[in-house]
Amino acid sequence: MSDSLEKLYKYVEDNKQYMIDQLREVVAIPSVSAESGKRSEVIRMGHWLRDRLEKLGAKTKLAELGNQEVDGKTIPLPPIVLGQYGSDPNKKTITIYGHYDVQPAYKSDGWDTEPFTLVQAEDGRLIGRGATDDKGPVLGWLLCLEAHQKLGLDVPVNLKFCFEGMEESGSDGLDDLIVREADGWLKGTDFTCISDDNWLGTERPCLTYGLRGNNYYHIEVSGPSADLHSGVFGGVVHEPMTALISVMSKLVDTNGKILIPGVYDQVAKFTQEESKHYEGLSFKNQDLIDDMKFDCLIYENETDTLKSCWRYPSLSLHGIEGAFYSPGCKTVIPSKVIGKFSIRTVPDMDIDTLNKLVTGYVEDEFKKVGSKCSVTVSCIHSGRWWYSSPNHPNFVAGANAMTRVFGIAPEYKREGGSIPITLTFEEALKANVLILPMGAANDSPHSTNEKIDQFNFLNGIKLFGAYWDEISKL
Ligand SMILES: NCC(=O)N[C@@H](Cc1c[nH]cn1)C(=O)O
Ligand SMILES: [Zn+2]
Ligand SMILES: [Zn+2]
Repeated sequence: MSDSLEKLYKYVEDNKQYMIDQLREVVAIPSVSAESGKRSEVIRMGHWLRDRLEKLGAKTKLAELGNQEVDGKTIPLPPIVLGQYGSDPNKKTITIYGHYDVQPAYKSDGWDTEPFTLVQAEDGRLIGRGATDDKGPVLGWLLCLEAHQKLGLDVPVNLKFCFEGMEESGSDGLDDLIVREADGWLKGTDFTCISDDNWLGTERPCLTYGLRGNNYYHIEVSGPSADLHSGVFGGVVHEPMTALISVMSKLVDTNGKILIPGVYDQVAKFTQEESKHYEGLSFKNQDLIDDMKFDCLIYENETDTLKSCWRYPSLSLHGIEGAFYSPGCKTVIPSKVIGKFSIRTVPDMDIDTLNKLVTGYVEDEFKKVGSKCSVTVSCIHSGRWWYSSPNHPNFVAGANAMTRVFGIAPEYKREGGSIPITLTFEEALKANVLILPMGAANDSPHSTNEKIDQFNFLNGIKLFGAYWDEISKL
């Protein structure tokens, strides 16, 4: 191992409590992009990152993206935080992307502890919203840079940072910004790296070479001008909720099969070559069952589970706005309801074609219901799928770095989730993108009791340093 890396590894171990306390500080900022009332916190988090980058000697820019309309209110979009550290023409340049917004979280959702107060558990878990998705990794890059400086080590690459605050809510404005900055702030990028994902298991590190996309839809069904008394109007009127539930029940069956005709026609055929990618993986169905503490898996064997998650589309029903969901019994007929669902997309699905299929199908099914209520279907946001080759030098650098830090070569996986901006980075910067996960498979991103293990967080910081070193040798 090189002297510099040895020093870095020791520094991380010697300063682990400081690094965990830094994570505590960022988790404490409830930067939830999906809740308009928390927008100022998202912006505060963006400013925190900008200030931190400046303290580290990086040049920074806050790219403002204008406003957003939410529920009839105009609120500012959080800025993209751009940073640049080093501009040595003899060094390779890496653009690092991450997001500083998080999913909503309330203790009442079922958390064991306050979601925005980091808890350092005895078993090594660092529990808090954003710990793994994506504050731990974003902070990890900065801590790695800081460690180099404190140790007086040369940073062997030039770094560009691009941190957004709307990833969990459709990445508004980011596509345009990257295209705009491809010849500006992000010019000269040789490689892009994203650490916004988790390992396939809990023991072995992995690299990710594919992501699903996501199209998010609303079905709005409107009826009378105000909510109605079900004793007076029940059985007398066409109810918006009845029509909506009827339509939503026709989108997907209980085994996860999407019922919208034509959707599977766009999916790339499974090849013999591809089947090799499913061999020898550490994944076990039982890991998911343990994670969920419940067995509701559709497939009996591991390959079918992974194929379904990685290379086939899925449709999930998320909720109904306007529906009564509180405890107790309310006897009201809601006047307007909005059904929410999303479709995870895969190669070779096309967003516009999918939108046409979905809209046409929902409208046809709504007609069949024969309701006097009205319906509108809209695609609220969409992010493209991404599929890459794990043989690219960027992946080789990532694999070597993982082997050096963990003493074991990584496995290769695709991801059922989405990082909507990945393909845009690849196309606009004309540079390969590596997804370098930090957290373990059981971190529960988006769920209750989200955590990152101290082991993954600290070794992740070492990994980032090893990756810079590997890139510098290319
Ligand atoms: N860590 C990546 C992640 O959680 N991505 C989100 C992004 C998204 C897609 N549609 C809405 N948000 C995910 O849900 O996969
Ligand atoms: Zn994320
Ligand atoms: Zn997320």
